[in-house]
Amino acid sequence: MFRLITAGESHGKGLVGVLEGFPSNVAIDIEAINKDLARRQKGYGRGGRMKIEKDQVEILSGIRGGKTLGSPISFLIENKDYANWEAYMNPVAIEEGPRRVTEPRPGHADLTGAMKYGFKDIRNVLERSSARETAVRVALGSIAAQLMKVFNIEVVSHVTAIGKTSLEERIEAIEKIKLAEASEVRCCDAAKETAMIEEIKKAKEEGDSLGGIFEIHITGAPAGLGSYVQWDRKLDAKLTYALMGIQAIKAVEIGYGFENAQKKGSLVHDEIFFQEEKGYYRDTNHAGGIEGGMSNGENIVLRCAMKPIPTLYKPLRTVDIDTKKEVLATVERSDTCAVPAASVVGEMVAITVIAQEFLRKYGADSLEEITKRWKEC
Ligand SMILES: Cc1cc2nc3c(=O)[nH]c(=O)nc-3n(C[C@H](O)[C@H](O)[C@H](O)COP(=O)(O)O)c2cc1C
Ligand SMILES: C=C(O[C@@H]1CC(C(=O)O)=C[C@@H](OP(=O)(O)O)[C@H]1O)C(=O)O
Repeated sequence: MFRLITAGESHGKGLVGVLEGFPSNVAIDIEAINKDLARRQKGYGRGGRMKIEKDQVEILSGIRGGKTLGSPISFLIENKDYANWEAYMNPVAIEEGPRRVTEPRPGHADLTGAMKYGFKDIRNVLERSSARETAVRVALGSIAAQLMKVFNIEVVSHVTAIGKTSLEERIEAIEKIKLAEASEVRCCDAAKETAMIEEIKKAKEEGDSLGGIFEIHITGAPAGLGSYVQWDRKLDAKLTYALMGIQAIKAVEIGYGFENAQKKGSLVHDEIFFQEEKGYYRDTNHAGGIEGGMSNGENIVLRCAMKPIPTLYKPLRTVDIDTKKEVLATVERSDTCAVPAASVVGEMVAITVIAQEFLRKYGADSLEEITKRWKEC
């Protein structure tokens, strides 16, 4: 089992990730990590920051000659925007910054963060609460994904709703999603994609913002990841915990979670079949591949709801933390909609959990040992 830690402020020098306890001898393709980082930067509705950044990892430790060493893997992702913020974000030489931020944005961490940590400048909160941090989780997840690919476990995601425009069709064919990867909002239906883009354009013109829904599919996960024996070992609990840890994600559904709640059991539970060549299988997957806190061998299907972006160009009312008078919330620069980006983050966060649970089941020090255990089971 490995653990992760992220560090870094949004406009500081850069972001740092550490992956500790990852097995040795796993081949890591740095360009594949950079590709995942680039995917997180795409999607219609992102703000000006994405034109400044070109996220890439600089590996600092734990990989030699393209393979993991078993020692902590650490890396840096540079913030190119730091050049524009150095005078204010430099950890040593503090200049008088642009004016302090004192108008907390409803929906962001601003007010409660400043109260909790005793700040008079909300910048101290927004720098770390920012979803800029998700770049590190994507890079960490991309490393985990490369390990999972060795065992034919893969992850994809797609956007199913932007604001009110939703894609009713559930995507079962993974290949279809892969083809759609190049698309801007990573939605498989061209007409719906256009409607989604229009919806974002309209929100932007109105100084408003949008949220939406994305769906994650994990294929190839063996039965038995997670466990029913203790509440905090359940795979569904671990996945939802990790996904809820993504900024602005406010609900996570496993399989047809909410829809199932409105149906009779006979229409919900996936009947079990057996064939010599296939082993146990189901013809339906309403459970989303998890029963009793364990993967059951079917595709794992997760759906995440993202709230609308809190920073509005037409700001909401708030209270100035200096004067306690009514003012409009601060706005410097913002995304209008970041559901496609969050979808990539969701993928990488989910595959990280799967890799952790995979290693808990088959884990050992080196890739060779893991492969041996995996083949034996
Ligand atoms: C990929 C991504 C990009 C985001 N971009 C912005 C943004 O540009 N402006 C903003 O106010 N919030 C943005 N958010 C959402 C905030 O980070 C988030 O709402 C805030 O940290 C408060 O946390 P909470 O929504 O989880 O309560 C983004 C979230 C994600 C996942
Ligand atoms: C920097 C990223 O997203 C940022 C997330 C974010 C927020 O409040 O969460 C606010 C914006 O920051 P800025 O004001 O610097 O443009 C986004 O751009 C990123 O995703 O890499």
